[in-house]
Amino acid sequence: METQSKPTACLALADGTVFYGRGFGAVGETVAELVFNTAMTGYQEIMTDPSYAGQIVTFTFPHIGNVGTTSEDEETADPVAAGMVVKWDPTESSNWRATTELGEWLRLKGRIGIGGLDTRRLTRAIRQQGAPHVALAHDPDGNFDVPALVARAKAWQGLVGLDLARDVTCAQSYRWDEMRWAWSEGFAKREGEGLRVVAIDYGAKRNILRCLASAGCDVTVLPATATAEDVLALNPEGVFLSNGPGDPAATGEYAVPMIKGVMEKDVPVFGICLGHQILALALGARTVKMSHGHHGANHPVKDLVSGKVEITSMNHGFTVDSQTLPAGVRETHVSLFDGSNCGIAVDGKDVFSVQYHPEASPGPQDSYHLFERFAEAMKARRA
Ligand SMILES: NC(=O)CC[C@H](N)C(=O)O
Repeated sequence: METQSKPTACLALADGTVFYGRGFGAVGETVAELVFNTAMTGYQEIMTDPSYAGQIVTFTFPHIGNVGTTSEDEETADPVAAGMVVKWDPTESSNWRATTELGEWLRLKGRIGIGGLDTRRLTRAIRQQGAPHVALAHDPDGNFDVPALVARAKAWQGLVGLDLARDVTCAQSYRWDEMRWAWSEGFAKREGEGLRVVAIDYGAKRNILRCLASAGCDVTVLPATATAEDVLALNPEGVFLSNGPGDPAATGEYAVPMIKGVMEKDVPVFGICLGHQILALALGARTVKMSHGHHGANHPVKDLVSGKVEITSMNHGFTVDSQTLPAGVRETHVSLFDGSNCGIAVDGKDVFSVQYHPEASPGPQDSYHLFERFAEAMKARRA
């Protein structure tokens, strides 16, 4: 008979290290890159951030699942990160907003969870060796072919060169008018004529679109492979480049020509995360893979123009090499953790982008003003 302590999930790293734990969510097997996220809240937003496609998230905060889940906190319906790793088995939820327990929600989304393993040791391993390739298996009977799982992890090609934006982008264009969540109002709809913004969806988080709407934008979302002609046909007053998964250099194949075409028309451009990286590529800079990336809700960033420091939400494994920024493109923000590039702007133009997530979700809202800056640039042109 199965005992309580029998492992029902197993995480195998490509170097042969194996962690056992208790499975929750979907049953099955998956292979991905493993990253750690240090946020203390917002596990559901993290798991549904399309930027995590191809990645499994280990949470350094030990109590995950205790506020359950609600569809209001989903950053996209599907897909979610490939799997989740937590210290304690998710407990019963205690939250008036919760509609579904975390394990059940994860099962419905077809994603695997593993609990009851040493996430501190795992996080140390990630810090020391860089984000590893892993295989994660969940079997209620506890039957694991460990050598096969290690071999699968080893054989996985990894994120470098992988274009995942195509997989997570919308199939068709759509309009967006929902604004940021507010106490007693929930998600109100934007009314009246707004600033015409085209948002390119490389895997956009819903809260980014809400922030644009709250800042006064009438948002039309276009698929990742939209061309400059598709974008300009909508006569946009501003173009927004979203976050997204995978290697920016791979996505850049179609995104770079579009961005160049838009910049020729001198339209204001604002990019976030993957959008920041591909804007940098379009301007002639290079992006590189980081060792274990930045994933959390407590990353200090310095604004080199104002000298101010903001605490930001981050989720990226690639970075813009600031040494490769061409003349006329300024580095505007840096990470106070490792000095890596966190923002750029084009001299004399309303073209700017940041590596971090001003929409938070989860995380601090120190940087929401960037959406207003984008809106102000468009309003100034109307005036
Ligand atoms: N959040 C994002 O947009 C992530 C961008 C990119 N996929 C990276 O990992 O760096």
